[in-house]
Amino acid sequence: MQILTPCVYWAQRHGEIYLRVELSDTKVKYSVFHLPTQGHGAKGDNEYKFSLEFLETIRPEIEHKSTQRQVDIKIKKQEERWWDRLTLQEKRPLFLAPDFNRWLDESDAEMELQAKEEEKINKISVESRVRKDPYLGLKKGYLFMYNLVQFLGFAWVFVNLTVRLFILGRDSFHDTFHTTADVMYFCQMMAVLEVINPLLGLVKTGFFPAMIQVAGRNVILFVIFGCLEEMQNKPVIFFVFYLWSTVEVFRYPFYMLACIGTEWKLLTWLRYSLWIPLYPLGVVAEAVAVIQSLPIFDETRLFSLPLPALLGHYLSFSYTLQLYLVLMFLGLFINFRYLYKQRRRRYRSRKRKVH
Ligand SMILES: CCCCCCCCCCCCC[C@@H](O)CC(=O)SCCNC(=O)CCNC(=O)[C@H](O)C(C)(C)COP(=O)(O)OP(=O)(O)OC[C@H]1O[C@@H](n2cnc3c(N)ncnc32)[C@H](O)[C@@H]1OP(=O)(O)O
Repeated sequence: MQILTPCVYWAQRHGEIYLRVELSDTKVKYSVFHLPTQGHGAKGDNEYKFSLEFLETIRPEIEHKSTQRQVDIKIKKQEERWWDRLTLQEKRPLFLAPDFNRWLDESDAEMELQAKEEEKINKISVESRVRKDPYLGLKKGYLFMYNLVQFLGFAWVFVNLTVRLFILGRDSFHDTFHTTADVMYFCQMMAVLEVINPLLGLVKTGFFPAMIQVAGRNVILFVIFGCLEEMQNKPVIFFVFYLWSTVEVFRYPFYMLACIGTEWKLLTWLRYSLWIPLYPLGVVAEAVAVIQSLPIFDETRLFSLPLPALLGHYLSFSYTLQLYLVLMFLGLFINFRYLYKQRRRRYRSRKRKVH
């Protein structure tokens, strides 16, 4: 029997070397650097032998797997680092070639390593969360029901306003409050839970943005619309309720799906995009409502503070509302920035998962 040299293909990762020897029916014997084998190669049954002197030291344990067509060998590097080449000698031996099925350059291998690390960390954190929290099912159940109830409430308002707009046209604007206020009161009272949920650690929502959102809407609903009968037939209520409900009919189903670990791409996109035009429009509509209510508060003296005669008898609530107008635009800025960051975070992390 002749002694021949088989074709050897190689690739590396930071911690390992992979060799693929093109031989079938192989009996492989190892010494650290020499791999004499007997098998069936391109030139038939022969003894095959090759020897490699690696660039750096390797660990003694070598794994190998023979299939009908080849021998796969996995060798661990002593130190986890990238090698410039496989062998100590600079010139590549003729029988050695890159294994393009496994080949990665250094930066690709680093990315593969990072992805593996991230996957490991995610798995550990999901496992530990599931193991640590015995009430997870209860919490998810509560959140699912909360989101379902809110969705049904806002969907009812949205559908009601849309249908009435189609049937009655502009005339429907004046009746918005009388037809939908009860449901809106209910939903916005329930929405206080959105401030409490992050405090209890049930959701990852920022407490402050949720507080701005809920308090801001409730001032408009309960103080401006609820307390002033003169406001209740104004068309502005239609625009405010329509903008609020349009966003919520997408936001709550998005949360419902999140509770059961599901995602619909279009719904996610709508949840993280609709606010871009609707939030400023909502704030403008709310500001119009506040401005329209100022003379009514002056006239009715509702919520005005009594003052000594020297200072002019009373301080109208409209001054508080003028200050509130400034706060509204500050609130818009804070929440707009917050929602923009949430959007970026969502799409950045999804992009990373895709690659
Ligand atoms: C008397 C004092 C008054 C002080 C106030 C003064 C200023 C007032 C100014 C107010 C201006 C308000 C104007 C506003 O009313 C106008 C309008 O609303 S117009 C319509 C457009 N509006 C919107 O689009 C806003 C909609 N609202 C929101 O998006 C939220 O309320 C907000 C808090 C702003 C942001 O939401 P969130 O923090 O929840 O962001 P995410 O959706 O990314 O959620 C974060 C993670 O938590 C999970 N989560 C959150 N809630 C739930 C839930 N209910 N159930 C299940 N899971 C939930 C969510 O899935 C995210 O998890 P993950 O990161 O794993 O995806």
